[in-house]
Amino acid sequence: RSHYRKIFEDGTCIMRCNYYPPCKNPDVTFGTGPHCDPNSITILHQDQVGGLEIFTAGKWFAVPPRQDVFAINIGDTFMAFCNGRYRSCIHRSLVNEERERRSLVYFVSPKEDMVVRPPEDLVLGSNRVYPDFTWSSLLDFTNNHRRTDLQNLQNFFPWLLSSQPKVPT
Ligand SMILES: O=C(O)CCC(=O)C(=O)O
Ligand SMILES: [Fe+2]
Repeated sequence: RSHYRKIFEDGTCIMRCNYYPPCKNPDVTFGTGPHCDPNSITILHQDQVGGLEIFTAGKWFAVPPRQDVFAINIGDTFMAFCNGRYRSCIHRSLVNEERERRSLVYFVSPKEDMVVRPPEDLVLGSNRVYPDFTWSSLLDFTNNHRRTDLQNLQNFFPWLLSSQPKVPT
């Protein structure tokens, strides 16, 4: 626990307010398309309209809106911090034909230059699932090179390796 507490000291958290106007074609339109959050942990509150869905066991499930509930979501960076033990969750949000919808999302992230690496006692006896990377490089990837989707990490590592300056031998 102290390891994880240290990781988020001086972190670079951001809050996003999402606004989804009513949409006449909710069957063919997403508010937010299916994606995994690239950051570490997401704390989300949605209004009473509802629309957040998560994908698990091969199906989409609605997260019922409740005023007194925050949805806590694991993102890709936390999945790497815990060597894949907890998985980031694919989610999306639907739009509503009649009503506008709002959600408030707090993205918890470490400092940008933090090297994302699981604590050694979590890796003991097993292999590292992901190589080291910095949060800023994953942020650069998802902001500037490829829109965040279901396969963030799978697409990120080949990009990271190919974009690293080659060390002359
Ligand atoms: O509006 C929602 O319920 C989901 C928003 C979301 O997934 C995001 O902002 O990353
Ligand atoms: Fe999200």
